[in-house]
Amino acid sequence: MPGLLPQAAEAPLPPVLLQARGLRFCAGGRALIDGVDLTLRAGSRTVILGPNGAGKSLLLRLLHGLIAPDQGRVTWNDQPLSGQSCRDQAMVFQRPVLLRRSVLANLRFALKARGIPRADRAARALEALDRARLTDRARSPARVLSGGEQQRLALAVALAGRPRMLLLDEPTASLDPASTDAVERMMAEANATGIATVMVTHDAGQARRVGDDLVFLQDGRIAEAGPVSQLLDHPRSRPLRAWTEGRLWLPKDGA
Ligand SMILES: Nc1ncnc2c1ncn2[C@@H]1O[C@H](COP(=O)(O)OP(=O)(O)OP(=O)(O)O)[C@@H](O)[C@H]1O
Repeated sequence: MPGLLPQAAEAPLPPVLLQARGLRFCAGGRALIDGVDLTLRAGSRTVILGPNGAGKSLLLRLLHGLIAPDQGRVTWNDQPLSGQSCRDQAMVFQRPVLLRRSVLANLRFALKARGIPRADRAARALEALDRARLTDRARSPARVLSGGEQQRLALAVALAGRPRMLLLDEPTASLDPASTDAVERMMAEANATGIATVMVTHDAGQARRVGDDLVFLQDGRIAEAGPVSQLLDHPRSRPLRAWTEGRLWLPKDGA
């Protein structure tokens, strides 16, 4: 009977890793990011959606400390972003950023750059190769890999430093379904070890697969934010509604 059963104790929320408050970034006399507040917790899975030019990439770069806001602040574990917090985060771009060296050398370089002791690097590199299903390509030059393999390597490089948060800017935008699936599996494996993921995507199906929380950005502002299924099933703003229905939304149609 309702009310008579003992209430299950609510699980405590995971700790807050990253917080953005009142972020504003201007260029060319325009606010490209404006009034953005975000709270990202350990192990969370967030997707950022929005039209072209909404400011999704800028927002990721602000969260990662690659650019500084004109107003507002980003904190990591309640502290301002620093070299250490940036090492605790890793970023993956739409076009994989790799060295013109072998697959293994890319991983070894990343591990060295993260300050991993030499004695641990070989085992960590092999582990990363296995994670990316690239063990048999270890000696191949990274540039001869297919687009999907390169993105798996970029993800393995990002994960090799054991970050606590992974920021991904449309990593599967130019990949086919099989390669997209491989990247999403790597993300799921990372999430399973407690790594938080924040991914920019234009794909509603992908948003449901890889996200629990959704941030819909429009003109540099958060138009809607909440659980992915709730926002996609009951979108409030016209652009998000058009997008979930597979219709084209044009800025002249209004919010
Ligand atoms: N460093 C910069 N200086 C000036 N303007 C910039 C800078 N970086 C981005 N912009 C502008 O800010 C706006 C947002 O760019 P951003 O790349 O973040 O959009 P986006 O939502 O990621 O778009 P897309 O979906 O097309 O990748 C664009 O109008 C872009 O031209």
